[in-house]
Amino acid sequence: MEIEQAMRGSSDVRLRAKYDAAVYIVRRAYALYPFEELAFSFNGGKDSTVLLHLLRAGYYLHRASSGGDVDDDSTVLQTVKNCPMRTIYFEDPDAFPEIDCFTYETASTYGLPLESIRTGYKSGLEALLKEKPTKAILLGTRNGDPNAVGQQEFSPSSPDWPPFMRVNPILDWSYSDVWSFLLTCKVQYCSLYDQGYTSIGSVHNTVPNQLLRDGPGGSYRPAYTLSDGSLERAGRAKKTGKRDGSANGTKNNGNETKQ
Ligand SMILES: Cc1cc2nc3c(=O)[nH]c(=O)nc-3n(C[C@H](O)[C@H](O)[C@H](O)COP(=O)(O)O)c2cc1C
Ligand SMILES: Nc1ncnc2c1ncn2[C@@H]1O[C@H](COP(=O)(O)OP(=O)(O)OP(=O)(O)O)[C@@H](O)[C@H]1O
Repeated sequence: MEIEQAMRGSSDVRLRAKYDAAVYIVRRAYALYPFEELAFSFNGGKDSTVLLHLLRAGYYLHRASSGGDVDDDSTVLQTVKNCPMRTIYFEDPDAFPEIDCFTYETASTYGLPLESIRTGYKSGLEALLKEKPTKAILLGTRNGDPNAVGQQEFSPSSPDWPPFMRVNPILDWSYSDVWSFLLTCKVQYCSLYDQGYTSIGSVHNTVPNQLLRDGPGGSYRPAYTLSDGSLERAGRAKKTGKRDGSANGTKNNGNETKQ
C-alpha cells in the first residue's frame, strides 16, 4: 500500500510518529463503529486530503490485521484502492471551481461514494442521520482551526447538533506536518495550493497568501514554502458569520491562526 510504504521509507521520525498516532485513531474508529455507519467529511482542502490517505492506509492495515485477506495482498490492495467509505461534501456555490473539481475527481480516483449536500452544515447532518444511521464522522480538523476549540480526537457533536462522534485524527498536526506528509507520499492536492493559497475558504473571502508573493509580477510560491505555519490563514478574510451554526459556540473575530 503506497502510503504505508512511503511513510515506512521516510527518515522524518517526527512525521512518522504523527502518522502512526493518526492511523491509530483511524483504526480505533474502524474497530469501534460499523464501517457503514462511518462517514468522511471531505472538502478537497489540504487537511481533508491528508485524512483521505490516512483513512486508506488505516483501512488497509485494518483489513490486513482482521484476517482473511492477510495472505492475499492483491485483494487487500484492490479493496483499499476502492475505499468505500461514505463521503460527504457540503457544496458551496461560492467555492473555488478548482476545489469543486478536485473534490469530485479525487472521489472518483479513490472510489469514494460522494454525497453532495447543498444545505447548511447542521440541517444537512440532521437529514443525513435521518436517512441512514451514522455513528461517527471523520474530519481533518486541526488545533488552531477556529472550529477545533475544545475538541479532542474523539469529540461528541455539540449539544444542539444531531448526535454523532466527531473523529479528528490529525488534530495535533502542524502546517508543516501536513505538507511533509503530502509531499512525502507524492499524492495530488488541489492546484490552488501551488498558486500561493495556504488555506481555502470561498472565492469571496480568500486570496493568495501575500507572504508567498514572488516579486512584483503577480506570481506566488507554493503553499508548502510558507515557513511560518501560524500565518496559514493570512489570505482568509475576517469572518462575519457562519453558514449554519457557529463554530462550537465560539465566535471568530479576526484572522485566525493555525499552528
Ligand atoms: C461533519 C461536520 C460536523 C460538524 N459538527 C459540528 C458540531 O458538532 N458543532 C458545531 O458547532 N459545529 C459543527 N460543524 C461546523 C464546523 O464547526 C464549522 O462551522 C464548519 O466546518 C465551517 O467551517 P469554516 O467556516 O471554517 O469553513 C460541523 C461541520 C462538519 C462538516
Ligand atoms: N464544505 C465541507 N464539506 C465537507 N467537509 C468539510 C467542509 N468544510 C470543512 N469540512 C471538514 O472540516 C475539516 C477542516 O476544515 P478546514 O477548512 O480547516 O481544512 P481544509 O479545508 O481541509 O484545509 P484548508 O485549511 O487548507 O482550507 C476538513 O478537513 C473537512 O473534514
